[in-house]
Amino acid sequence: MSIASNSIPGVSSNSRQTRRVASKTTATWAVRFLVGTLRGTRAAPSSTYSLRNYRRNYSTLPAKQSFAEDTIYALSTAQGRAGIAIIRISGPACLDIYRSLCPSKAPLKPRYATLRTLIDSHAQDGPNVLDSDAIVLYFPAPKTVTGEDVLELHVHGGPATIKAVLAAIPKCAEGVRYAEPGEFTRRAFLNDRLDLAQVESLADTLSADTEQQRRAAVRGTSGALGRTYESWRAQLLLARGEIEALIDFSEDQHFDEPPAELLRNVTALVDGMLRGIRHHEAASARGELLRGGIRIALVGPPNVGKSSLMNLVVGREASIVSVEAGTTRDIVEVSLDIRGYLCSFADTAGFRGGSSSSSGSGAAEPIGIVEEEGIRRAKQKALESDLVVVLAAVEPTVEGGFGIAYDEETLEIAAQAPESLLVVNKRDAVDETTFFALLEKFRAVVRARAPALEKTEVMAISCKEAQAGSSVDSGGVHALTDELAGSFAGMTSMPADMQDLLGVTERQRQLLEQCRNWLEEYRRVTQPSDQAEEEPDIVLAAEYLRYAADCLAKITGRGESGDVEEVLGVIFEK
Ligand SMILES: Nc1nc2c(ncn2[C@@H]2O[C@H](COP(=O)(O)OP(=O)(O)OP(=O)(O)O)[C@@H](O)[C@H]2O)c(=O)[nH]1
Repeated sequence: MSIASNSIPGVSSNSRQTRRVASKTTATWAVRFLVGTLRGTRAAPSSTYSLRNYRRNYSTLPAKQSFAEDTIYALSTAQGRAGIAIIRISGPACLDIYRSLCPSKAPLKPRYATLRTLIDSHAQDGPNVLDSDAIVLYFPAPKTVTGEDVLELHVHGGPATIKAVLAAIPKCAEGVRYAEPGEFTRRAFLNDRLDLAQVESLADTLSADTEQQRRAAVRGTSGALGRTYESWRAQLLLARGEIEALIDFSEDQHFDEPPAELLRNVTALVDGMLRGIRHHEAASARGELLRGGIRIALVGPPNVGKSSLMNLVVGREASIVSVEAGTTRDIVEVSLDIRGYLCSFADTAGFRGGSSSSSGSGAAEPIGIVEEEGIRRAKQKALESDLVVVLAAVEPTVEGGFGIAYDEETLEIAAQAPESLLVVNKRDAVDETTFFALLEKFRAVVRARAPALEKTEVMAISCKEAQAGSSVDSGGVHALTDELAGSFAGMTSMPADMQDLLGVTERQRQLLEQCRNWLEEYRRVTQPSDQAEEEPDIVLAAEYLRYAADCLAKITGRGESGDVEEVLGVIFEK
């Protein structure tokens, strides 16, 4: 993101006069501030100025919004036949609904499960028993999931019972309607029961298919991330308030230079925050691997068994296997769960440009246009992947012996990839002694051609043995899957005390990046280069702090960020 310097609309070093919000209170506070600073005993800014402005600008809670008076209800458990179904109701008419469904019964004790017979009192042909053994729970506002009165009906889970209870509810009171998708969560957000980061994590939790996706999503639901960003935001706004008060004061008093200690304190705060943001950004990349899936590209020369391996790993015939070299012309991509990690596994066209054999013979058939395009796509795919599996294989050589067929370019790509594995297939084609001798030669080739892969273990497999089940170790394919899972764990691991950071979503990461950019701008204008002989520009510095704080506000949906509705729309679409 590029941020032009001095580009804030209406704000520049020369516009201090127009930016003044001079007030006696401000000046009084600034005097106290300066005196405190000079004595080195400055207390927390508890002056009238600070508190009033803190409440106005920095409060973590937005003004309460007014909602529609509607009471909403929905089936909270899945559609279909089950032992129990839960219908959740939220809004002001909860108790009216209870009184209508259980007309002669005593009031409910809040948060206690109570056995009740549910009756449709408004049925055309007289009161109709809906369920004689329902459990009813009442949660009074505001400490409920939505922040409103909530009523839960646990009824028998037959489709007819569910249908009858759902049909009876809107007849019980005015303004009762079926909930829109995500409306309970939306109300929870608007009533401050969840922040935006928690809402996003909830969406991720509900859409998690694999164990690791679930683990990443659950990290964000605690609210710990939201609290961190709110605290950073409050600190930035407070720092900005201090700088602005000082601007007003120094203008009144005709000071030319900002006091060094104030800038030092704020800069220390900014530096600490920059370090924290970088940690969060790095963790987000790891969390994104868990949520979005790890992209694996399988590359190698034609006919080494890429499609065979892919089919073994995914457990079905996803890719065509043939003796004909160059069968796979395009990328065949399959999503699968490998030991709890969501992965997308891509079989690619065989590379041919740099194909050779560790015994010295090379492939030299001409490449057609379609194959060339397939190879181009394969390269692209490998470059975009998180993990590259380079496949080589034992092949007969033209001289009548055996060598390991590999492609040099795939080794180079793997050397640049974030993570890579080297695998030699068709170990069944030669006896063990010959195989280990070939493997040694191949290791020497790897050391020479791709020194970065020197420490990467070379795994030996036989897709043929794995398919036939003729080998106790499944042709080494299970060990390869273990190795893949080990790599995934390494790519996504976080220290125990930083596990919550895995909950940082891509949207949040982008906002953190913007926040970091503004903080770096702050550093730039407060530490101008010596050659330029510039003064620190504290007017710009204060504005940059505000912009940084705005980015944090957008993460939690608090403050005055205007795009909360837009973000909620995107989240609830899911
Ligand atoms: N002996 C032996 N043959 C194998 C093994 N794995 C695969 N093959 C055979 O090698 C040939 C090529 O296999 P594929 O899986 O199509 O190879 P590929 O790398 O996808 O080939 P392209 O699509 O041409 O890039 C087929 O005849 C397979 O049966 C193995 O472990 N041992």
